[in-house]
Amino acid sequence: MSTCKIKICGLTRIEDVQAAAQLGADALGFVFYPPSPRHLAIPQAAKLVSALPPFMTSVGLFVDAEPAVVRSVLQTVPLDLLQFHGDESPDYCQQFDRPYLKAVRVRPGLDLLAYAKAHRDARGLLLDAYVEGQPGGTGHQFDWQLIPKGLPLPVVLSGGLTPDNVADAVTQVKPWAVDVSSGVESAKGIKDAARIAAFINGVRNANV
Ligand SMILES: O=C(O)c1ccccc1NCC(=O)[C@H](O)[C@H](O)COP(=O)(O)O
Repeated sequence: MSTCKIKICGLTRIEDVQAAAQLGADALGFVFYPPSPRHLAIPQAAKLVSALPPFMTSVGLFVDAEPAVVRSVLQTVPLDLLQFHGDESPDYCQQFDRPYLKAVRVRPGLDLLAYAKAHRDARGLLLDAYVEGQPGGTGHQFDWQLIPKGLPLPVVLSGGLTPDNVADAVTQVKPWAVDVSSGVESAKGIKDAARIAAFINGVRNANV
């Protein structure tokens, strides 16, 4: 049985927060990126985050946001962890004095070891698929063979994971955690409890 951690991203409804918590997710992601169909206004996000039970991590996701925007979210929404999903520099990421994940969209030619070393203050590296013009939440998978051995940060594997492929992903990549959005949805931003349950089962049944 795998003890890989599980983050479900892009929740917009209280019932989905409650279902993900009851089914055993470790972390939930909330999107603060206005072009995304999963984007949350601050009051809505505050309501969702305050419904989290103890010991469950709330993650706020930003894409090249103005620092003032991140600060204004942090004033009202009690986020445990930030996730920077754009081209943010290490200096940018560190300025909020909050633990953070750095997301990177993996494609051939990218030196992931150098990238991880540059972002060594991150709590982990979230590896996502590269899709032109779409920073994340695409439902696309990338080639896991592009992940080098010996990355100096915990890996959060993401990008096109589903209940059907997540056991293979965990078995092959052995990440610290997996992250999913589209693969557990019935429509963008609307999570499906049966798919979340099947996803979590897939992680737990991985052969590691
Ligand atoms: O979810 C979004 O709409 C989104 C928009 C812009 C940047 C990032 C976004 N999501 C980030 C996530 O952590 C997703 O879970 C990750 O990209 C994987 O998504 P998916 O392939 O749909 O599972």
